[in-house]
Amino acid sequence: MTHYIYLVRHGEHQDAEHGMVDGPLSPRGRRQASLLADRLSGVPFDSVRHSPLERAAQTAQAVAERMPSVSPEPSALLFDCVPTGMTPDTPSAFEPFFNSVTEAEIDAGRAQMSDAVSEFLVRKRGEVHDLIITHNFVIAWFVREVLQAPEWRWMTLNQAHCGLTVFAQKQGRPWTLLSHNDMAHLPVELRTGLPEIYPV
Ligand SMILES: O=C(O)[C@@H](CO)OP(=O)(O)O
Repeated sequence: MTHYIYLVRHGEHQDAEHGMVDGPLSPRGRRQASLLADRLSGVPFDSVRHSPLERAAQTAQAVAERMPSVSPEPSALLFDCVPTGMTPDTPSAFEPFFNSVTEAEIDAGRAQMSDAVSEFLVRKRGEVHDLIITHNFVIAWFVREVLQAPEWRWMTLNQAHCGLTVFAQKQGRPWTLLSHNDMAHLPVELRTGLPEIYPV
C-alpha cells in the first residue's frame, strides 16, 4: 500500500509578463492544463487540493472536468510564498530577489510552509493518490523537505508550468521523490516557466 502525492505547478497565467500577481490562465496555460488532465486521467485521486489563486484554481478545474468524481478544494496553505530568506550558503545570484522580499513576508512564508508540510506530507493509510496544484516555490520547498536538503536549496529548484512531480511513501518508509518536473505530456512549445539561465 503506497501513498502518492502528485505536485503540479499551475498553468501559465495570462498577465505574468505584466507583473500581475494573479490572473486567469493564458491560452497556452489552458492547453497545458488540458494536457495535464489527459496525463492524469487514469489516476484514481482521493483528493485534489489547490492554491486559492485563480491560475491554480483553473488548472484544478481542468483536471476535475476530466474526472467527475473529484472535487477540487482550495487551501490557503498552498498560496504562493517565500519560505526562507537569504542565508550564507545561498548563491549570491539570488541576492537581488531576496532584497525585494520583506522580513514579514519571509516569516509568514516560513510559518505557512511549516503548516503545509504538517498537513500534506503526512502518511495516510492504504493506497492513496493526492493531487496538489500550487506554485513554484511551494513545490520547491516540498521537494527540499522530502530530500532533507538544507533549507536554502529550495531556491535552486524549479518546476515548469504543469510539470509533474511525484512523491511516494510506503508504510514505515520515508517519502521518496519518484519524479521531478516531468514534462512528457507537454510539447516543447508548452514547456514554459523555467529560468532562461539557472543561477548557481
Ligand atoms: O512567481 C513565481 O515565479 C512563482 C513563485 O512560486 O510563482 P508561480 O508558480 O505562481 O509562478
